Amino acid sequence: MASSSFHFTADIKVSKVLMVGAGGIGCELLKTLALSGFSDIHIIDMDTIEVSNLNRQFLFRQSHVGQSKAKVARDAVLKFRPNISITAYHANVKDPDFNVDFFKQFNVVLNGLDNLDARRHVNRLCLAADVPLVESGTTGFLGQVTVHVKGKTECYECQPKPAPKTYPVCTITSTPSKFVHCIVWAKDLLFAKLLGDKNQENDLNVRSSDAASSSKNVEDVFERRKGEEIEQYGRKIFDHVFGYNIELALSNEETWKNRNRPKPIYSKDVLPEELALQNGNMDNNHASDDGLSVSAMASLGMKNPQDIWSVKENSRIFLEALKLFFTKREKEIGNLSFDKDDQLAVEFVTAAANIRAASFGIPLHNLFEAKGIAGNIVHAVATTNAVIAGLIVIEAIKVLRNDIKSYRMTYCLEHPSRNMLLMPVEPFEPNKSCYTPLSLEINTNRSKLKDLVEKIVKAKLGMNLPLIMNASSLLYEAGDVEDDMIAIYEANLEKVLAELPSPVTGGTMLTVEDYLQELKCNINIKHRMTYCLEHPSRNMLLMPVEPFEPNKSCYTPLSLEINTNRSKLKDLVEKIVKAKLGMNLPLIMNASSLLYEAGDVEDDMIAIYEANLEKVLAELPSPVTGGTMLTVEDYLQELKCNINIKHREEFDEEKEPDGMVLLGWTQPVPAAENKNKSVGNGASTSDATMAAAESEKDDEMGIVSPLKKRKLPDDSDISKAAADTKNHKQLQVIDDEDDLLVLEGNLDGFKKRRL
Ligand SMILES: Nc1ncnc2c1ncn2[C@@H]1O[C@H](COP(=O)(O)OP(=O)(O)OP(=O)(O)O)[C@@H](O)[C@H]1O
Ligand SMILES: [Zn+2]
Repeated sequence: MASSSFHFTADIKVSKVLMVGAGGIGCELLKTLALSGFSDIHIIDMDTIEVSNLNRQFLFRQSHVGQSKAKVARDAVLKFRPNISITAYHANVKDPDFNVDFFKQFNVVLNGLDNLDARRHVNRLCLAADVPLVESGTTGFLGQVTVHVKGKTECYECQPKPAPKTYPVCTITSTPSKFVHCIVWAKDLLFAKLLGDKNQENDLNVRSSDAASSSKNVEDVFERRKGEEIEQYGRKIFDHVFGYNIELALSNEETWKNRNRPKPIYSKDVLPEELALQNGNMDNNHASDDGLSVSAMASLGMKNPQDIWSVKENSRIFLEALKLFFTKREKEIGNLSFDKDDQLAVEFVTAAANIRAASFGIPLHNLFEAKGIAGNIVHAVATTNAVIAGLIVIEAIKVLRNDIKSYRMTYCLEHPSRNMLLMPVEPFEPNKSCYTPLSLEINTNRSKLKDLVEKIVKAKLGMNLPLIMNASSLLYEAGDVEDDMIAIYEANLEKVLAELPSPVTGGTMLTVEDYLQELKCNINIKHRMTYCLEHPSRNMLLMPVEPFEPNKSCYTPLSLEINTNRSKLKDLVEKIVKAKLGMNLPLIMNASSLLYEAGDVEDDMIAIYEANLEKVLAELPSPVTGGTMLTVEDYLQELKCNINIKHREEFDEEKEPDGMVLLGWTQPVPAAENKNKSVGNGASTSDATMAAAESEKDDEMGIVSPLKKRKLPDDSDISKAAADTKNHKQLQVIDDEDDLLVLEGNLDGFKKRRL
């Protein structure tokens, strides 16, 4: 990132910015960036231009309708700034191509998005890539711009966000639980289907299951037949959506296991025929021919918008409103979209929402309330977008200058507060308990999805039924999965990460979830091939290493099958740690708690460790059970490894006399090389590094560290270590410091083969 010593305009000229979203805010932002001197701008937007965008997304013209927003915006700005570079991506920012590495190339990311999901995604990528984010949003006259710099200010997700105003489709179409769900259904599905664009497909189109056999049912219920009485048509719609569709939904028992079953409502039950005929005396409707003043309430003599109507009254309004649309406003049918200022539309939607609410046992609402809920669409204001875009650029410049003290969250208000319409607020500190993505170092060319699922997602993250996504593409899902997907997921499990349909490579951000346990996290994949050194080796601080072939005699992660309810710590120490791993003075830890330490131990600990040795594993102070990862070390020998405990009930006394089986371990092979490698030979750093690199070669998952070899000490460290350890029991066999040095060197070769 540019440092604060850069000249102001130089910061802008040399920086590379990513803009996500080229809609209302995005168009303004791109123009302002270009005019402020930014000259390397990348834009991602997944949408094409719609007619409704033209009033405020001023880079677009009528002739562009249907074309990529990102590309048209780029071309429009290049017309007046031909010498800058603008790169456009007509794509979803959630595409795997836009991974952590992609984000890392930018000095700052600027969001002009319109949904929470994409904003969160960008926030996480920015955190993972450590790139500052300037986030924004507008609704009508309101707007805000916020700055998110990892470790310095709160991220976009540090504060919980209010529930979004969109609802899962299935809640709206099948399982409403709140009145607002019924309103959304009435407005966005029913009203739109009946009076808006006829051709839209939506879930209201469910036909009877015998549709295939009965030609009568094949016809669109929503189509008014030639000569069909409007009253009859209305009742047909009524019965279909409030009766038949509910009946159909009820037939899926699974849905209602833990929910109240809705009850179907048919028009004849609420509105007996004769009553219906009295319905809608059009002469009572004193409305003029001005469409917007036609009213079903007026026509039925209902005046108070704050009265809650009964189901019967709602049904009358429903049929009457429909009738009025078809008689008084016929020309508009097919082109209507819900408008909260359209009285008849509000009446229709209120009535339909109430009937649905009654069916689902949700309290009914009056027209006044329903209008408030239904009208919660705030029209975009071009000026607000322009103001916000300007503020984004101001914050972006501060970010590029690293001017942390000046960062501001700015809120654009509708009414002045303390005489200000733009209210600046100092950013908050990051929230420590907020989302930070996990990082996984893994060899993506060698490890399979299966390894990741078993060793990390299940064993480490504790997910039982994980779902794994690479950006928007699903790689794996456990549990209730459709038949045709099972085969795909099984095949994926066997694939190497980099060869998955949506490849997982360095820079990929995976999303891992377990719905049942409500666990969710992101994992930032780092392909492990390059080692970062403390001192240059071959003039390099970053040492790239080709992935190694597996080496049987070296550093394989260990697993121990053992009956944790029967075997004692003593058994593990004697039969595995000492006998197999060759540790003389082992130290055993379960996560951060020390279970045992041999050697020079404080008196009061001796008793505790002795007691632990006699305890069954599962009954230790920090219980060792299936899934536990033990860390075992022998400080003197510089041996360290992790043992993955797998609980097993039975062992074959003949074949498995230890009553436990150590996996991933092979009998030591005699040293053939490296035995002359001595410390302090001038090449110690690179040797140590290569040894470390080699030691990690089978440790393909960096989260698990099966064997970590300590860095070999340099000369001065060795004499210090020698002094420190001179009194140690094990070293009493070596009574001379020179021997110790040689032994250290030889130990190196020895140890490398031991595990
Ligand atoms: N995941 C995403 N990837 C890329 N672009 C996105 C993503 N989500 C939203 N966008 C883009 O963000 C922009 C938001 O712009 P805006 O809020 O003006 O919405 P709009 O769809 O253009 O207008 P409106 O919704 O008001 O009709 C849109 O152009 C949209 O395509
Ligand atoms: Zn955060």
